[in-house]
Amino acid sequence: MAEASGLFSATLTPCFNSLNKTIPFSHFQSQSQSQPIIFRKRPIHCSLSTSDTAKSTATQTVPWGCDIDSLENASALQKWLSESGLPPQKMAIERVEVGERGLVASKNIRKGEKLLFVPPSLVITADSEWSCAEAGKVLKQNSVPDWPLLATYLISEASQMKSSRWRNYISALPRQPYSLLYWTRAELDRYLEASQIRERAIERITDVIGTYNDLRLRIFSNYPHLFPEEVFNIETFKWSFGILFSRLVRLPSMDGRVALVPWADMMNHSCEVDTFLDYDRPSKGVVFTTDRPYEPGEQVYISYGKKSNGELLLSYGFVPKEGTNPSDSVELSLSLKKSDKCYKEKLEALRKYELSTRSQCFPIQITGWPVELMAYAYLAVSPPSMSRQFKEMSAAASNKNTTKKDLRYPEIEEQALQFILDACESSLSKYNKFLQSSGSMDLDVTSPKQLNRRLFLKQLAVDLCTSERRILFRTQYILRRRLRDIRSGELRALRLFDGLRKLFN
Ligand SMILES: C[S@@+](CC[C@H](N)C(=O)[O-])C[C@H]1O[C@@H](n2cnc3c(N)ncnc32)[C@H](O)[C@@H]1O
Repeated sequence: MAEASGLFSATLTPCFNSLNKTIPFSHFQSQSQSQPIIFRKRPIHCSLSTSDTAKSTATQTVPWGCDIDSLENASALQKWLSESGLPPQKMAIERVEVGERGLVASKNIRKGEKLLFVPPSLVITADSEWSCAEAGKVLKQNSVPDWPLLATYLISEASQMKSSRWRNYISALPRQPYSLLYWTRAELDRYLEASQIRERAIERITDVIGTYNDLRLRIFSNYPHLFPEEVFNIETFKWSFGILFSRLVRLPSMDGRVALVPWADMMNHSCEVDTFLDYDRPSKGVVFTTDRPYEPGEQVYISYGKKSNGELLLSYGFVPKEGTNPSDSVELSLSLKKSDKCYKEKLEALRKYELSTRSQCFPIQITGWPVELMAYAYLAVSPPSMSRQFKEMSAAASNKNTTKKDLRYPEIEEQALQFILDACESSLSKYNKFLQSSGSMDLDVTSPKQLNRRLFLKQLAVDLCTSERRILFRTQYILRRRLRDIRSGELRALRLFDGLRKLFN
C-alpha cells in the first residue's frame, strides 16, 4: 500500500509510479508516493503472455497462502500475533461484505481513538532477518532495492514455511491476490480496451517480468543453491509483487520506510474515511487513528490513499461503487495533429519539458480538468504566429512551470476547448462501444471456474468503465456549455457591433 497524501499518511502502496505517464493535477496535493525502486540496471524487455498461455497463467497459483476468503488461516494468524506481542485488540478478523475478510469492531470504538499498535518486531521491512541468512546477504551485497528485495524475501520465507517465523502470516495471505498482474494480455485487451488503465497494467506486468529477469540473470543464476528456479520463478514473483502492491505500506514516521504490517493489512479500504497507517513513536507501534466511531459488528476501514477507481483496480483488484470515490478520475489521452504546420516545433517544445511526443495522458475529475491539460490543448491548437509561446505552453503542460501556472490565451480558447471536447468524445465512443457490447459479450469458456473468473473480470471492467464514462460525460457537458457561451457571446458582440455600425451610418 502506498503513501497517499502528505506527511502523516501511509497507505497501501503501488510502487511503479515512474510508469504513470499521467501528469497529475497541479492543484491537487501531489501524491508523493514511493520513488521508482524497481531493480532495473540492465532492463530486459519481455513480451507478455499471449492468449494461448492465458488460461494456464490465469489459474496457476503458488503452493502457499490460502483462498482469498479463508478464515481458517486468519484465526491462526490472530493467535500467533497475540502470542508474539500484539496487544489485545478491539477488532477481530471476520468475513465481511466489502473485501471478503476484514477487521470488524468487537467493542465500541470512539472517534479519534488510536488502534492496532503492531510492534516493530512484527513488521516486515527490508531489514528483516532472513531464515536463509545467506540468501539475504547476497541480495544486500548486490544492493537490491527494497521492492524487489521484499518480493524475494516473501518467496524465500514462504518456501521455508516451517522454519520461517512468518509462516502464520504467509499462510493467511491470499494465494492469488486480486490484482491486474493476474490478468492475461487477452483479458486486458478484451475488458479494458476503453480505459487507459490497460496501458498501465501492461507496463506494470512488463516491469515485474523485467525485474524478475534482472534478478535471475544478475543474481539467482549465480547462486542456484540459494535461489532454485522451482521456487524463484515468474509465477512466484507475480504472487509476491501482487502481495506488495496490495499490502505494502509506507510509514512516514519511520523515515518513509516501506513495510508489510501483519494484522494492519487485514483492513479494507473505504473512500469515505480519511485515516492512514503510521508508526507512532510514543507507543512504538504501527497505529491508525479513527475518524469516526464504530459499534461492535461494524467493519473498520482505513484509506489506501486518494486514488482513482482505475488505480484501485490496478493495485488492489476492486472498483468502488460508482460515484462513491471523491478522488476518482479518468485519464484522457491527447496528442498533436501530424498535419499541424508547426508539428516539428511543437514536438521539440514537448521534448524540452519531457512530455511524451506520442500521446500524453491527463487526469480528469468530475469537478474539472487540470491546468496542464488546458496548456497542452493551447499548444495543440496554437497557430504559427504564436510559435514564441510554444515553450511556455509546454512548460505549463508539463507541470514544470513554477512561475506561471494558469496560462490563458483568449484568442485560441475556443479552439482549445473544442480540441479537448473532440478527445473526450472520441474516448466516450470507446466506452459506449464496450459497455453496449458487454451485455452480449461471449464469455467463451470451457469450465465453470473459468466462467466465474471471466464474469468477475467483466464485472470489474464494467464497473470501472461506467465510473470513468460518467466523468467524461460530465466533462463533455461542461465543455459544450462553455463553448456555447463563448460562441453566443461572440455572436452577441457581433450583433452589438453591427447595430452600432448601422446607428452611425
Ligand atoms: C490489504 S488487503 C485487505 C485485507 C484483505 N481483505 C484480505 O482478506 O486479505 C487488500 C485487499 O483487500 C480487498 N479490499 C480492500 N478494500 C476493499 C474494498 N473496499 N472493496 C473490495 N475489496 C477490498 C482487495 O482484495 C485488496 O486487494
